[in-house]
Amino acid sequence: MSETGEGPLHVTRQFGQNSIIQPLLTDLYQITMAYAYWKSEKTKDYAVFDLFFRKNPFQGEFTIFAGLEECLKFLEKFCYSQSDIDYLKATLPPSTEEDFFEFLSTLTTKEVKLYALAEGSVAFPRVPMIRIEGPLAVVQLLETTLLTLVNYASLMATNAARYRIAAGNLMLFEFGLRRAQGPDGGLSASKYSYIGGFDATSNVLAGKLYNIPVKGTHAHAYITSFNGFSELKNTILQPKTGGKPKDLLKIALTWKERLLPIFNVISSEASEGELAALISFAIAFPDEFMALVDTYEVQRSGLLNYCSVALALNELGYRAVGIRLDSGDLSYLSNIARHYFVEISEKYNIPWFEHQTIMASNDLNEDTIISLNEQGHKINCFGIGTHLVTCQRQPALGCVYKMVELNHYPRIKLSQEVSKVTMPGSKNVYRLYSERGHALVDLLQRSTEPPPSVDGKILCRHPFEESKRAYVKPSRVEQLLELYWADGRIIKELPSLQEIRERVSNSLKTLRSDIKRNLNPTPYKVAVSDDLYHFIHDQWLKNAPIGELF
Ligand SMILES: Nc1ncnc2c1ncn2[C@@H]1O[C@H](COP(=O)(O)OP(=O)(O)OP(=O)(O)O)[C@@H](O)[C@H]1O
Ligand SMILES: O=P(O)(O)OC[C@H]1O[C@H](OP(=O)(O)OP(=O)(O)O)[C@H](O)[C@@H]1O
Ligand SMILES: O=C(O)c1cccnc1
Ligand SMILES: [Mg+2]
Repeated sequence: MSETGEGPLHVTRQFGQNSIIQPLLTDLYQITMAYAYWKSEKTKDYAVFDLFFRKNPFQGEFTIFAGLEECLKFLEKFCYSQSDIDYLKATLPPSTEEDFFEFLSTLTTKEVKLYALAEGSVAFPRVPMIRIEGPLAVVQLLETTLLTLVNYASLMATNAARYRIAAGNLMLFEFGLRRAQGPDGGLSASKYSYIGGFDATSNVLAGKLYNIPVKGTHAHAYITSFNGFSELKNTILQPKTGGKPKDLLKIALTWKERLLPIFNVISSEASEGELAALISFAIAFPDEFMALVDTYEVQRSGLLNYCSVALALNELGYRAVGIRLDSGDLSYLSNIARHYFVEISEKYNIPWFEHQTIMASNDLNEDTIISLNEQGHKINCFGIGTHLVTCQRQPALGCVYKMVELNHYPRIKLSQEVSKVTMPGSKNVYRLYSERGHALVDLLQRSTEPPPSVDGKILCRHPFEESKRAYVKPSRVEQLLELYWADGRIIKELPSLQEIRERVSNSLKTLRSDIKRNLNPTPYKVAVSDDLYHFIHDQWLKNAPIGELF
């Protein structure tokens, strides 16, 4: 039971959010730093942090920002319970002063302000997805939790969006729960792959919690659970439009005899157990009959048996839905399956028969889908699990959370690697669009600068390479960071999952196709204003120690 004594559902999801998302879901060092800040009387210093990543995942040139709603709900709930305090008392060194725990127990996010990109927008390296400001101790304590909420969500949404680009208009089902990084990973995978453009999930709890369409077929076990017709307890089905119930098995067997010459097989080549299983499934779901056809042999057994049952259902007024292929050469087998669907459709004048769904699954990934498209196939729907939910091609997005300002003075983190030097100061971000509606560049400016104006000639500079600069005359300027959290509450209406999903699709449409392509995509430009350029370099020089040569 939860602390509030509510039922089991509330243990798993409170306010639509996982109840494990709480202040102690963090790294110990956040709490030890908070103690040290407290001892140094720095807890109320005014801090600004940027949450951003340095490199797009999957060797791509775009990322989808996701996880914002969960971050805001975390801020809403942020509060150390008595049991949290008791645990910390027992965990921190005995020298930790009692008053610190008193301080912790009073902490809230009331004085915090959180600015963010809209959830579902495309995002690029170094551009803050979130800018958060407020009392140092609190804002520091939020670091790890915010990162864990944004990193996987954004990675997953990006992965799904890439599969969506590869699959074009074909249906995409997420089948990954069994392979996900644990139950919470599985739920997040279902949620964020839907945002990224998947059509449905097999994950029933995700369907219930997030209102995502749930879909599925059956496993090989269902087929192998039948040996023969003698195991069928019921073969009778009522025709869809009423009338006398008929023996579906008998009708299917008649059709099977007629189909043998079309499939060029002899009756004994097709598995009787498989046909029995298909009859049984069709009786359970006559209007949604979808069958796995690769358990024994696709052409000689699975397809023949499936078509026999689908034609028998047709006689009773039902339209079968289609097949799933889960092994073998998916391009070749889908072409064969469609060939038979078309031939039967024409021979028996059943127009819908040729359009039945052909679903493919089995270790699919973005590259397999691209390759299948190149080869030519007749698949309408992909069921994807392992590679999607584990983000096998790149298992983590490297979002970081860096202090950029303290008490209105800039802070910079230097690094041997130029790309790791942070951009100091509180910044605003603008996306500049071309006349044709394409995003041209994301421009970072100091928060104190006025926004760039449409039709103005704006100097956009590479943050670190002096000679790289260009003038841009935007047709539209979009301010990317908006205030979502202030005065202890969410101050903007949050979009539904469906709206976030639409934003992903619309936001991707603003990117030129060369930025989105799978192989060697063109990098999108992220620039800084002239003012910010000089500010960064001044700060860099001020903070880089001058060495001495001996
Ligand atoms: N036409 C195709 N082009 C490229 N990849 C394909 C094609 N058809 C299938 N694949 C992929 O090839 C791999 C085949 O997997 P694997 O070698 O394990 O064979 P299988 O078909 O699963 O065999 P089994 O019958 O033993 O289950 C899968 O990852 C699948 O997605
Ligand atoms: O391949 P994925 O992308 O992870 O998609 C989900 C897989 O899960 C199911 O079977 P499972 O893999 O459990 O068993 P199977 O390989 O023996 O079919 C399904 O048949 C797919 O093959
Ligand atoms: O419904 C399916 O076909 C399914 C569900 C989960 C995993 N593999 C397949
Ligand atoms: Mg498998």
